[in-house]
Amino acid sequence: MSSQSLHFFTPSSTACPNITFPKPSLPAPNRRLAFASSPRTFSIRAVSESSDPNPAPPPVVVADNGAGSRVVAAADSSSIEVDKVTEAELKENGFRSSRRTKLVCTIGPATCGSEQLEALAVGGMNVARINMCHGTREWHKRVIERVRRLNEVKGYAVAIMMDTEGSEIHMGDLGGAPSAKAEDGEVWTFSVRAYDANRPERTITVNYDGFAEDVKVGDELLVDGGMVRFEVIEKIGPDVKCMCTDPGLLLPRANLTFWRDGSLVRERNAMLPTISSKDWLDIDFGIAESVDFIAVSFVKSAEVINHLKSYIAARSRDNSDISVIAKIESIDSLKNLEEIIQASDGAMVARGDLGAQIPLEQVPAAQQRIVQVCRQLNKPVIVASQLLESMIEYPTPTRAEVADVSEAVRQRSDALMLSGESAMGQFPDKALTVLRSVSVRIEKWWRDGKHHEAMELPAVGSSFSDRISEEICTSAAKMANNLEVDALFVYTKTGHMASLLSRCRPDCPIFAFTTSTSVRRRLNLQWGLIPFRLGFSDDMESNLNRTFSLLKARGMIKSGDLVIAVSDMLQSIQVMNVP
Ligand SMILES: Nc1ncnc2c1ncn2[C@@H]1O[C@H](COP(=O)(O)OP(=O)(O)OP(=O)(O)O)[C@@H](O)[C@H]1O
Ligand SMILES: CC(=O)C(=O)O
Ligand SMILES: [K+]
Ligand SMILES: [Mg+2]
Repeated sequence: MSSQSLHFFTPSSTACPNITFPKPSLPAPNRRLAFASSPRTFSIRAVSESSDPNPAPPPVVVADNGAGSRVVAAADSSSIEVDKVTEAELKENGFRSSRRTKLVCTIGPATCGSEQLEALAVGGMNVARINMCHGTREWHKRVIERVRRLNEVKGYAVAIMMDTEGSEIHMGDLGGAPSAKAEDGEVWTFSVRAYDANRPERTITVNYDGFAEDVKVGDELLVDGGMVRFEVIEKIGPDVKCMCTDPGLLLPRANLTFWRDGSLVRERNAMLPTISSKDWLDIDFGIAESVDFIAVSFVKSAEVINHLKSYIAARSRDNSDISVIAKIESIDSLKNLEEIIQASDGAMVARGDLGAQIPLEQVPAAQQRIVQVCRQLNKPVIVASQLLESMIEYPTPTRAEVADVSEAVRQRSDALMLSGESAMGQFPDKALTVLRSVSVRIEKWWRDGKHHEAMELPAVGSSFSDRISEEICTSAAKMANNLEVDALFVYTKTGHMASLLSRCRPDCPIFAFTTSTSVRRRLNLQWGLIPFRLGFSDDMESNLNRTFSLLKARGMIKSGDLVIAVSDMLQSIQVMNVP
């Protein structure tokens, strides 16, 4: 017989009279009352037969001083921490209308100052992304410091994502110019030579030494997936002469691909390592700065993810685990999609480069597939690039952009990302507002219309205990929808149970209580989760009572709210009204 079984606990005499449950016919020793003192409480638990019948010690409030050491403090209303912006949003709009889709903003020259960062935090930025393709490490370090300071001083909970450069072929900078215009019929030189100050006009440097050998006369050269196109007309040593066939704006360090007879050419550059030597230095920098996420560009296989994860595990300080996000932006990453996502802690649909590697009309189907695989494997997924591209220059989005954002929200991706719109655009705050309002609107439409999808969520855990957690979360989410509860509560040390609830995309928000600051920040990326930091014990009754009083004191919940609580210590489901 297995060591764990699902127990129906007898409702207390004060349990909700409107809900009747089958009388359990379990042997007497396993029957326990769940919260005889709290009204309208009912609990279903999977209890280990060897579980300790003695009550757990009272809860301890733990404060994390950020450097990994822990301080025990007295319980007061400040001993629960939640993002200030989410708190205000909950109080203002109520549980139902709080936003479920998370927002990532790329930080660049337009948004690197403290005031601009704070405006983004107030506007709903959950994660700040720094792109190591651009800027110096010192520049990025200052951005990280500013975000951390805002979190500490102003009570935000913005997580940091570092995105690697990767070693795909790209142009160098433009000798300091912000952009350069290529006109139809002009001949430009692409060269692997290193120029000092005297770079000839219409000359672009290329980062990949084998460039001139790999390309052939007649190849089509695409800048940024086709924003500008050239045809290779002549090769002279390290210089490749190209004629512009589709004019446009060249941006510093833009990605380059070349095509022959309608297909992407993968020559020796296919052998370039996913993580270059410069990337490893950036990763060391990210570990030293304790970033929350490292997004790996141009992932080709699960191997590189596994390698990076063990590298991080060996080097990072305990207590500050870093999540590894696989960027899906190449043909190889689509080929090995399932195993890459399985190995990663999350994925990004990096549509910018993906659209340069596969025909554009295939990108929407790829996005749909990546989002679906991520949700099935319980990994957070970010939809990125060109969501609101026109807002780099204009204060309102196009109708088509709004439709695109809506589609990503409708697919229930965990997060949406701004790139140039927030990094160097003229209207970063307005772009964020568009993402926020479209998300809230589409989520509401989906809930009100009861558009519950029939996505199959396969078992992801391997152990029996993990399977129980999954079943509990799936059932709790379903109960939450059917009973129209106000919120799901989850007490989770690692965040795993919270992500399992998030995966079900329930109608109500999920309050995720966790003891560690870094887990709390990482949960920021996941759909529908409102992460709180709170010290708690294995005694659920006391955890709940304390949480209720702390949240009531802050005006975040009120008597009578209906809540379903689950926990990864006790593997239980409890339904109750806030006393
Ligand atoms: N730290 C930075 N410093 C200067 N410009 C930046 C910075 N970060 C982003 N940008 C600008 O914003 C644009 C969009 O940012 P984004 O992060 O999407 O980069 P990208 O070059 O398109 O590459 P990737 O494929 O890695 O996303 C960049 O092309 C660049 O012009
Ligand atoms: C985000 C990114 O790297 C891309 O879209 O290519
Ligand atoms: K990058
Ligand atoms: Mg990219």
